[in-house]
Amino acid sequence: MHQDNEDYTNPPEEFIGLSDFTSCGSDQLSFRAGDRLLVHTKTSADWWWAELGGLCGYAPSSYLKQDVEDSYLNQGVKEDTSENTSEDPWQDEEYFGSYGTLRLQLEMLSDRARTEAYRQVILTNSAPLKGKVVMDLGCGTGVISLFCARLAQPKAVYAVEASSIAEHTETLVRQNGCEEVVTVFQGRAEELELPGTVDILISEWMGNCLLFEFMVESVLQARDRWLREGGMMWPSGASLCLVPCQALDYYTERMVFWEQPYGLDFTALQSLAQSEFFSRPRFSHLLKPEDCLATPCDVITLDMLTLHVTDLEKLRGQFTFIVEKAGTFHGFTSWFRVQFQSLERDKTTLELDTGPYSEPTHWKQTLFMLDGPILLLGGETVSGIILLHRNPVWRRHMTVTIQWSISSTEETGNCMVQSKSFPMWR
Ligand SMILES: N=C(N)NCC[C@H]1O[C@@H](n2cnc3c(N)ncnc32)[C@H](O)[C@@H]1O
Repeated sequence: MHQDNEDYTNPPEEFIGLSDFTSCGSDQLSFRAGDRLLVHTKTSADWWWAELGGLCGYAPSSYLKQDVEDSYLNQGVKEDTSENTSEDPWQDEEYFGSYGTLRLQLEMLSDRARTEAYRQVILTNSAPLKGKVVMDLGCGTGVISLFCARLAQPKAVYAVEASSIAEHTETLVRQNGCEEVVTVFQGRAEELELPGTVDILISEWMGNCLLFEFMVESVLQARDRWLREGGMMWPSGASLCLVPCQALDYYTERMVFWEQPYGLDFTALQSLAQSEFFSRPRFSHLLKPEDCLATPCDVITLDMLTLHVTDLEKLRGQFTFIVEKAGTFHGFTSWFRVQFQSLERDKTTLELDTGPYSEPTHWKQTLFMLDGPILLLGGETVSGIILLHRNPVWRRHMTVTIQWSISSTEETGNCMVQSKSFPMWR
């Protein structure tokens, strides 16, 4: 934290804190919802240099909103703001618009590991599915609902889909002779009226880094409203996994590249490269098993029967990795696993693992790059915490903060704690 009375060139702008923010590093500024901060410099898209009560530090821009009322007052302009529609914090138009295209539906359907995992769940539970009522939330083209109707004998399947693809799903249900069992409901699950409660709520809701898109909130709300007492959630559980890793190819192509392109020295661009390429997570990163520097671990585990929507605001996990081989620590990679508990007691739980040791899926993995590589000899301990802070304004987004320290057997002194926050994406 800095005490700073430096005179700034541009007049500061007043912003309001939309949610509490607790500093995760010495140069960040803590504030509470409703605090009025003076933003002196918008140093980057995500972090602004601000002042509050004589203290200065970096504040996350996604936690700040200009007080429209005040800004109009300052300019002496009093426009009628009634026609100003504030952007939808769920960005549903853009979100469901994208799922109305075949491109995304094709990507998910073409993901054999993903789709086959759900087919196996239905197949192995076909006997106990007989006579049951199933809700398929976010059914898309209805593939899971059709698996239910074709591979088992449920009493009814409610196929719920908010995007325009639902208009075609009806046709697919008829063309596959499932119209007696499967009913398509077009609309948001939170707003629909269903004929009644369900025995099983099945959904493929997982996003990058497990939670991005936060469709999981819709699943929990549907659970609380439509799943009968003792009903089954599929997936029944979910785990976020993490590992310290090498990422030499990515580091070389995005950072080393500037050292001598065509014999020229472009190293002056490397700080910009770090900000542009390493300040956010990298989706669809394919981690090679040999680039894992330790045994991966589950850092966050969710029980889909007991998880509450409010738990999603802030999720925290701990980790301790023993570095198993010498290598370069470029960053952390995350992925998820989801479990499908059997409908029959003491039968095996099935699992979809999207990690580097399993068949690749369309999610691949998510890479969090450190600001700079760290050489490791092997034998060190990398320990710390991971925080998933849901964006208080943009409800499908979150910021992932990783705090870590590296200690080695030789080094007895207290090791320095590092911290880095990655907006995903706002
Ligand atoms: N990350 C994912 N698995 N995304 C799958 C999302 C699928 O579920 C649909 N979907 C997402 N949220 C909802 C909701 N609240 N209600 C109905 N359909 C939804 C979306 O249109 C898409 O077809």
